[in-house]
Amino acid sequence: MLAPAANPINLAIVGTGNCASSLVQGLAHYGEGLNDPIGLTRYEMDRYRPHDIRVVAAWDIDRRKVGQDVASAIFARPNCTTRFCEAVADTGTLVEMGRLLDGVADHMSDYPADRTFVPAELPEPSEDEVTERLRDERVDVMINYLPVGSQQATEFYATCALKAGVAFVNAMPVFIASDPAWARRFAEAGVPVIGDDIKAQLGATIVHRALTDLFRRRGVTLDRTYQLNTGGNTDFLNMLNRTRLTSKKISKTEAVQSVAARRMEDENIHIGPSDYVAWQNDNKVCFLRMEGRMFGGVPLNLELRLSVEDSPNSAGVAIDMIRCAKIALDRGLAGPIEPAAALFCKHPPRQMTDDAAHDALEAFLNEGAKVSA
Ligand SMILES: O=P(O)(O)OC[C@H]1O[C@@H](O)[C@H](O)[C@@H](O)[C@@H]1O
Repeated sequence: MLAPAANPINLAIVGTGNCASSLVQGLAHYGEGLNDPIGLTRYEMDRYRPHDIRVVAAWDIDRRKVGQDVASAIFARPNCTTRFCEAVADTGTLVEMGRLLDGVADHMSDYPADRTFVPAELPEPSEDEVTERLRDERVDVMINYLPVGSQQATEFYATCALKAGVAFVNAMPVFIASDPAWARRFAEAGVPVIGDDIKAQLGATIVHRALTDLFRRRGVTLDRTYQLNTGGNTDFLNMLNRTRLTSKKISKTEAVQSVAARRMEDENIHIGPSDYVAWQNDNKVCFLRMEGRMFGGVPLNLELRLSVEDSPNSAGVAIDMIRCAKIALDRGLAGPIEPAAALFCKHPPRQMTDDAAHDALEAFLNEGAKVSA
């Protein structure tokens, strides 16, 4: 069991898949005494360090995870991400049976069990029961890691967070923070929300955005572009079901469109998950092409291939989102926390360039320093 944190942030995790695995491994890796500068934008944010985050509640619907300590559940199949931290101590928190709703893609039953979900077939909790658990465990922040396309299940957990006064971090592409009606509900309830759809540390989106911004700044017109992504984790398997993809495509496409000098016609911008390749496991490969015109209207094109382990690529960003959500709670802020959303998410309520979002977050964090000085 871990030593008590100086400034604890009590975290609830919805969905103990690969992203949760990297997050929980990261909390152990960057634990007390290991002030490792590699991979974090900052070790301390306000007064919070990564290991101040304590997982005090977790939900999943897979038989191999429900009932296990979170520290074991994160290594259970179908999780397949890299194990970068061998010593993940028990958290003392058991994964509980969650609410299914649309949280699993139907076609997954066609694939081998070690690649897909195995339903726990246990009674599902009601809204009141989840809300009560959040209150009982004094949860500060809930992070949503449900699969792409889980509209109803995301709304279920967001409602529980609202009722319990728990800040909501939405790492996946169902629109909550960026949906005006949901944003209003959080603002009226006095609860902060950060979302939607996490932007990985050095992932396809941030690289594509940075290059699109570079074209703009250098006066190069971007005429057409694609971003093709392949991977072999359950996220990619789930996304073979194209009907689950609507909001994901909007999120990823707008993230790039919003920094371009001029809007490209839909037919000239193609961004999406492109295929599931089982043996890639959690390795995600992005193939990017950009075609434009420079001085004198002379054409140019750029091609890039990015290969990353998908889940650790988002975990440091998740740590920052969780810390910002707690800082917002401490300051009595409610509704969408815009600087954090713009920097950390693909589909924030208001898009900014990444430079502007970086400066806005610095200003947000410095405001607190002024208040406490
Ligand atoms: O690489 P990008 O485009 O920033 O996307 C990263 C993240 O996008 C999310 O939608 C996925 O669920 C994560 O697994 C992934 O890490």
